[in-house]
Amino acid sequence: MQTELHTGIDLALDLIRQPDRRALLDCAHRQLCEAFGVSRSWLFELDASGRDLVCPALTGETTLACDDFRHPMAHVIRSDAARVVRTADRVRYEHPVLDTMLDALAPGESLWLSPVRAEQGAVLGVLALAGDPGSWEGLTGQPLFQGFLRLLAGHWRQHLDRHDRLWQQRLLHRSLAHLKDSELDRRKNEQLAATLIGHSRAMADLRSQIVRAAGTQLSVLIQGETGCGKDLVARGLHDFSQRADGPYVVVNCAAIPDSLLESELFGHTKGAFSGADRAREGLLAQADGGTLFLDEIGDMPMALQSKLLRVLETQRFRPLGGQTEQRSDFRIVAATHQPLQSLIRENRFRRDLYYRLSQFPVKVTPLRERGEDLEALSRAFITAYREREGSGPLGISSQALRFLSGYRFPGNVRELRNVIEFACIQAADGADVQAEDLRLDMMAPVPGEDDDETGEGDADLLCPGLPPLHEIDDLREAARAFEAAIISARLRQYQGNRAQAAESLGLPKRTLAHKCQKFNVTLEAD
Ligand SMILES: Nc1ncnc2c1ncn2[C@@H]1O[C@H](COP(=O)(O)OP(=O)(O)OP(=O)(O)O)[C@@H](O)[C@H]1O
Repeated sequence: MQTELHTGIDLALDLIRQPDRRALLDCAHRQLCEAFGVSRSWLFELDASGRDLVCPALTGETTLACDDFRHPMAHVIRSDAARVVRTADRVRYEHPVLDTMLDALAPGESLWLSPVRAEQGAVLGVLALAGDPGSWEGLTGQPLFQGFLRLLAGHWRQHLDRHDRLWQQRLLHRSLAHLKDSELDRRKNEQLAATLIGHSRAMADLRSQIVRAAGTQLSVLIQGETGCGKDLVARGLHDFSQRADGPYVVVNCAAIPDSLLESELFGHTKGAFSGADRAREGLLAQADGGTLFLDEIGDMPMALQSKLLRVLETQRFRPLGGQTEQRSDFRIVAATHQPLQSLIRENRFRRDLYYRLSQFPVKVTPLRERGEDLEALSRAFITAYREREGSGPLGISSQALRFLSGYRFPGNVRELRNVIEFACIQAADGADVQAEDLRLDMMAPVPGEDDDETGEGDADLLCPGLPPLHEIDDLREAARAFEAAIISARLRQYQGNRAQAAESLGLPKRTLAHKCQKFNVTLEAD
């Protein structure tokens, strides 16, 4: 009895001296082997969710689900009772963690599994012992063992509570950091809204995506129709990234002849080919530390696509005629208005390159699908005009805006900017741009340019710039727009020949000239 008391006090002192949970559990393992004669022990701890058990020694980073009855620990938790598992029981269960435990048993040994409870009744986990005690009840029924278990559970609970407080503090820190990040992102979004204008949901989403993508090193593929703002998106990705102070190198793959594109990108040594009278650094090298923007990537020749893929994977390249490889650390952003998926099907674009480029895909919505942006964009272009020219209109009338909203803008924002800039020239200084200032013939789609194959836009093709019929609230204005659209289309049909256009419309030439002046329709013969 004396010895037992002595041993008990030693064990207790040893346990309560441990500074943290890990040390406490290690100490418990030690004592179980040394004082109670078990050959091995494991402690499975219930995680904060209460749904999983973790035993770093056995599961590493992974967890054991409490409702996965392929392992006996789940049965112990559910039944809240101890159980013995022998090697022969392996067939009843089917779990790699149990297999590992059973494999560790010496011949004749078995496992004793028991829930561990704190005094308040909360289950903390499962204790697993391996050994050959003859009878597990004999060992685990001892008062010393039970006292040890109670002390272990009590201290385990205390360390968990302390850990919980730390955990809560850490969570608080994390949420504060998150709040700070969100505030930073909000400010970046605001800054971006000054160049990438538009109040629509689509534009707000686009700006958030840019800010998010800019914070990563992922390759970004920007897809969208011509003139919808892909260049601006690429610039934003660079400006808001950590590489903002590095170079921003733009390559328009469609603008450079195939034969020159490779040497433009890779550079060349002196004498690498006829005409290479001096060495030239390529754009890949120039982009080191910054962003390489490959515009119109769909136009890149197949052979060069393979070489580009290799560069992206190794960040290494060899200039034409060069013997040694160079390294360049750039972030790639690519853009295209072409449907790359179709190009892949037609074997004109490499699938592997597509996947490599589109680690972060970004789609820019065409202007016709975000009519809410027309006003902000128009006003921004008018302001820019005024600032540049020193005079011009101050705003735009609601009729003119309605006028614009009836048009499909196949050339997207670029087309809108041209229309507004021209209207600024027509409008009176200090006044608002009026519907009649919008030169309709500039807005008529060139055949083949409008990629709408649904026929939905037919009304607009007949009369560009005219608002939908149910929205017309000024008949005189609408009639003028209609007349102007017909005259404009007819003039285009006759390449600006007013005599032919007038004749085809049953008008005297002078009347047509008068209407052209009134409606600002000015398409002349070449
Ligand atoms: N959201 C926007 N806010 C302000 N300006 C815009 C916006 N979108 C586009 N623009 C302007 O429209 C014009 C065309 O934009 P941009 O060159 O970025 O289009 P793109 O999609 O790259 O065209 P392309 O396919 O022809 O290369 C530019 O003058 C650009 O500044």
